[in-house]
Amino acid sequence: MSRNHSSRTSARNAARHALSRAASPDRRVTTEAAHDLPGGAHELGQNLLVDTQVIRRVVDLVPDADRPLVEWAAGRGALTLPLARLGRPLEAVEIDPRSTGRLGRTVPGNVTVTRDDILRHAPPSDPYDLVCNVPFHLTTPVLRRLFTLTGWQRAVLITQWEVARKRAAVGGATLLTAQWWPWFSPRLDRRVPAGAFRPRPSVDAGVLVLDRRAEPLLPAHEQRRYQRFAAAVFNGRGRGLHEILARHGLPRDDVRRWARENDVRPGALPRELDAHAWVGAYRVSRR
Ligand SMILES: C[S@@+](CC[C@H](N)C(=O)[O-])C[C@H]1O[C@@H](n2cnc3c(N)ncnc32)[C@H](O)[C@@H]1O
Repeated sequence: MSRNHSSRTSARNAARHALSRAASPDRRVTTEAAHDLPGGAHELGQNLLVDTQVIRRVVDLVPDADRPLVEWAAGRGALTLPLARLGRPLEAVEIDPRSTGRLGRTVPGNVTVTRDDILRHAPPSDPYDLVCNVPFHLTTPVLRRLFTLTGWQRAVLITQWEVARKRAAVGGATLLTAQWWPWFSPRLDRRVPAGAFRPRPSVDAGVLVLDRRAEPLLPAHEQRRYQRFAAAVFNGRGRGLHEILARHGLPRDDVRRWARENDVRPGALPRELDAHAWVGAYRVSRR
């Protein structure tokens, strides 16, 4: 980690500690925003991880890199404490003061516990890795938020099984995945049975790994235009991609060449495309 980075981090932490001294009896707990008691365990999606194999797997998926970690939705620390043993600066964010109070008393010195809403928490802009056992009711807003944040390099997420599959484009991609694919690569790591949590949720979960591409398939300034294109094609009318793209104004010969190069059959649907095929189609549209 650069000196610059560590001095910024310690400045940030110092500010947080100052806040925490005012707000909490435990010096490691920082309150970023004044929340009332936020709700019951069910409302907060408090399905806590209890399966040690899954916990170990999540920790193993954190890349071996010299950068801080952020954990969203830390709960009572099922992941926080094993992550802390990696010895990297770790900020654990949780909204429930009952959990942050408890966590603040047990974490080692490299961990800062922040009481905040993960939909508003401002993580570092410098590179870091993120872990989150996502409260199920917040899955889509958390994913949307993640894609707009610039600092994280890898996000290891636990989500509902169907969401993890869809976001990793297993059995077909969603529009959200297609729209961010040039900048992130998603991967489904494994299924996590409902019995790995207490209380037990009604559905299984999955471990989803998102990596920021070191070399994006498109430059950042093309993002909006590309995302509009992806939405128009995804929701476009036609019996398959050839027809949809032709209706979108792409020359038929170019579409045929693109389809050959990307192994796309004429009747294929937008959800069947991979990241390279999406970018290829977008490039044809820009010619
Ligand atoms: C699925 S549990 C995960 C807890 C812990 N990481 C684990 O794996 O056992 C989700 C956690 O997110 C917390 N939470 C719910 N909504 C939140 C929000 N908006 N901001 C921060 N934490 C939230 C809940 O209180 C709960 O502790």
